[in-house]
Amino acid sequence: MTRTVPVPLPGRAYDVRIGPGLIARAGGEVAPLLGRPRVAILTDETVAAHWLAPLRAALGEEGIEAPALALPPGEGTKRWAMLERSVEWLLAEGVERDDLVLALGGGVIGDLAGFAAAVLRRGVRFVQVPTTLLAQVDSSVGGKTGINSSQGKNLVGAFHQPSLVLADTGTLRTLAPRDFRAGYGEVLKYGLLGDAAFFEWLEGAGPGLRGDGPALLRAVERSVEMKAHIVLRDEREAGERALLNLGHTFGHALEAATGYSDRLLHGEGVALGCLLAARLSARLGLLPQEAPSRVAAHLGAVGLPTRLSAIPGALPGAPALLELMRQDKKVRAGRLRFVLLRAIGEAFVAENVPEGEVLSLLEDALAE
Ligand SMILES: NC(=O)c1ccc[n+]([C@@H]2O[C@H](COP(=O)([O-])OP(=O)(O)OC[C@H]3O[C@@H](n4cnc5c(N)ncnc54)[C@H](O)[C@@H]3O)[C@@H](O)[C@H]2O)c1
Ligand SMILES: O=C(O)C(=O)C[C@@H](O)[C@H](O)[C@H](O)COP(=O)(O)O
Ligand SMILES: [Zn+2]
Repeated sequence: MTRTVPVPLPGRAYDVRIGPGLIARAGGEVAPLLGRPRVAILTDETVAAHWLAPLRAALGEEGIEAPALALPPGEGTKRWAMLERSVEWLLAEGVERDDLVLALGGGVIGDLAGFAAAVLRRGVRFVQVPTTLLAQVDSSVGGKTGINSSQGKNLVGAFHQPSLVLADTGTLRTLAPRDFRAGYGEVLKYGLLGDAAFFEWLEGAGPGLRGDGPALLRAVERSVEMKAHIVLRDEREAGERALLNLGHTFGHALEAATGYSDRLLHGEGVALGCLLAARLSARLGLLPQEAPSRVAAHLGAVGLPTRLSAIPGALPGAPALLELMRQDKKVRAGRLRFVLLRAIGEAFVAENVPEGEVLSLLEDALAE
């Protein structure tokens, strides 16, 4: 039942293993990477309560010692203070240059632990053990690591590829339904950006994905395959990798506007952002007019938000949201760039999108 997607980057090739029961086999998977039988685990308190003991038991079977630091759960943990805490803990644990850091958790822990590993002693290796749908389909692969700044999302970080990814799909059974749905926002992103047949398949399989092991495996594997394919050609986001940012220019601004709180989860912001990107594409005459309704129908079918009014509490106005978008890493020479759609399954990076169109799109969306 385990699938392996290779990520053969020159000099730092690694495998992404996907399937149930991988945590129970973690000792055997990790042991060949170790110089001495020791890994340092970074996780969050919620994940630790469910999965730290089984992971440690599996590592223990191979004689691997595994001290752990459990941080508070949630997006608020992706910040300077937690990076400092993690790095100081790793140093106090005596983690050496040839040791391994293991990230056990969702995208928050993966991004933070990966960044801590990137800067610790100028770079130690790390393994991703993603435990959310979002982390299994997206954040554990491709080497983007980092934290948020008070100026915006993921503004401080490093490209640092993991040495191995163990995506145990069995861990998703303890995930809260809302977190599962949010992770699905990144899954549908893959269909929209580059695989119309996958999107069409998701329209059928998406609503029942959680209870369907083979379909879940296919969704994770296809997403990882697509991501690996893009990252291999453009690791540092000089071009094509920006397509993985579909929905994120809007989504990240909404996350900033809601204070990185549980008013809006990252995957929910991405889902809303994909819908807004589809609408912007249609407004600019680049995408057939009926396509955004198809995206909205699918979001609704899987229980993801389709309107900004689904976000609890007040949102700033359209000009303030546009200002938040200016921190986007795709900005060049002060100009926003958007990932737009030509068709469902075909994204591209658009330069010179008239800001007036973006403002009026946001005004309409805020009024819905
Ligand atoms: N580096 C990348 O390429 C990349 C890609 C996509 C997203 N991200 C980042 O990922 C983050 C979002 O990740 P996320 O959605 O996984 O959020 P998360 O890490 O906050 O996890 C969501 C919640 O689920 C809980 N949880 C995790 N695994 C669990 C399990 N198996 N059982 C029960 N509870 C569990 C966590 O404690 C948390 O409360 C954002 O910061 C986003 O920017 C990074
Ligand atoms: O891997 C990538 O590249 C992505 O863009 C994946 C995104 O889902 C992810 O949220 C990423 O962290 C966004 O990167 P950012 O540089 O736009 O903050
Ligand atoms: Zn994302």
